[in-house]
Amino acid sequence: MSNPILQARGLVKRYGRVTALDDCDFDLHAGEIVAVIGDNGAGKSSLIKAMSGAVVPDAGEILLEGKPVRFNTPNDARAEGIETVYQTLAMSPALSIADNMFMGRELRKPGWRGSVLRQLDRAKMEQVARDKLSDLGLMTIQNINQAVETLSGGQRQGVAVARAAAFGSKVIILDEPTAALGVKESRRVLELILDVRSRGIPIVLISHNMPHVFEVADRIHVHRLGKRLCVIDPKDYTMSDAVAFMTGAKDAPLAA
Ligand SMILES: Nc1ncnc2c1ncn2[C@@H]1O[C@H](COP(=O)(O)OP(=O)(O)OP(=O)(O)O)[C@@H](O)[C@H]1O
Repeated sequence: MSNPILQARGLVKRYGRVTALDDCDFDLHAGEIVAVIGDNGAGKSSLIKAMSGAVVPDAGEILLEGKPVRFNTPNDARAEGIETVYQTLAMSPALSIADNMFMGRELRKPGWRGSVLRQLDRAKMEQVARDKLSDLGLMTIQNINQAVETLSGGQRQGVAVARAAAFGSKVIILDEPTAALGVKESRRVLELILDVRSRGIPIVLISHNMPHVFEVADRIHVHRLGKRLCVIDPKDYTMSDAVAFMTGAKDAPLAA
């Protein structure tokens, strides 16, 4: 297998007396989708928050393309090309799709109008937003200036994934992207995830939905009691095996 793009080694995160991450490892390789599964409270969110800069681990290290990195804020991780889409989509409902896509990294007009007057380059932002959405087959959205609050749940998730794909040059982390969606909308988002992978961006997918995990993941990281219990290939195990490993009902397979 290729060298990992993103790795975590020995991560520890404590909240008071609770140990959310307990010497946790993680690996993501080029071109793959790794699903992270685990029981409630197993520490999955803590793991992705550490890798996306939303929490600072107490110990351990994170390596991006083999180099140790230290993220104190989500912006640090973004600056390195790691984009995270949280379940509670960080969007401003009243703003347009284009504005949401560029929130926090607006494009300015060239020359003094941008640098001195700080004028936004709306036309450019709209063009890039339109290109990104149509690249990902999301142009059922008619109008890029439509407010995000007028979109369906699946379309909003689509915009969030498109935003991540537009800026996440190295890794995209998706936290329960289908949790709030209906069957049809989930399907569209799963296709979008596969599409992003086919563009060469590896993905970390947290999900409680076993059929979705088994449908798209190349490997499954099973998280239990704050650490990686095992990594399985979905082709070799059933969904009930995976659930049995994550709940402790069955012993995890030994690492190859
Ligand atoms: N900010 C916090 N303050 C205190 N305890 C926390 C905090 N965040 C997480 N924890 C605790 O750390 C442990 C791991 O939580 P985490 O959210 O990482 O698990 P999870 O696997 O993502 O759970 P779920 O599937 O329910 O979202 C839990 O016991 C949780 O209560």
